[in-house]
Amino acid sequence: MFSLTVRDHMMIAHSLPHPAFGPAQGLHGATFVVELSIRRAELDEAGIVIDIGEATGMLKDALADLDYSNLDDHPELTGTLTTTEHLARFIAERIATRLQGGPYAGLDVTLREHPDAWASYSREL
Ligand SMILES: Nc1nc2c(c(=O)[nH]1)N=C([C@H](O)[C@H](O)COP(=O)(O)OP(=O)(O)OP(=O)(O)O)CN2
Repeated sequence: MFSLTVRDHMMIAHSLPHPAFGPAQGLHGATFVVELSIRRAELDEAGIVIDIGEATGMLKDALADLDYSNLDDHPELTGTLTTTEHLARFIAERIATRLQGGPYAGLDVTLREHPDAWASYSREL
């Protein structure tokens, strides 16, 4: 299995109103580094999984309305605790809708909350 990975980042505000969290229950900011990996069993005739520019554009599109926003106000995230894990799945599902029906086997989205902590969501296509 081959994979191709691209990276971007987003600056967001959000709160995590659950007793599992401490100060993060209140509104605070975070910058997430977001990585997208696209998997494919066989390369195309150009010898690639997907063009890097195309993958970078897909990731940028998926982050566009999240970047510089307050996720507490995002209509598609109402009622969702916007943990790193949930955000990884949310972004992955957005990109999956664009990749479905193509030659790809799956994708993985990883959000790095800081250099020592990250969460991922993986799904098949
Ligand atoms: N599995 C996850 N754990 C935590 C997440 C997450 O998204 N997934 N997020 C946070 C907070 O966003 C932040 O990193 C820390 O918030 P804080 O209020 O300080 O949370 P804690 O009190 O639980 O802090 P500790 O890191 O446990 O000291 C936290 N965890």
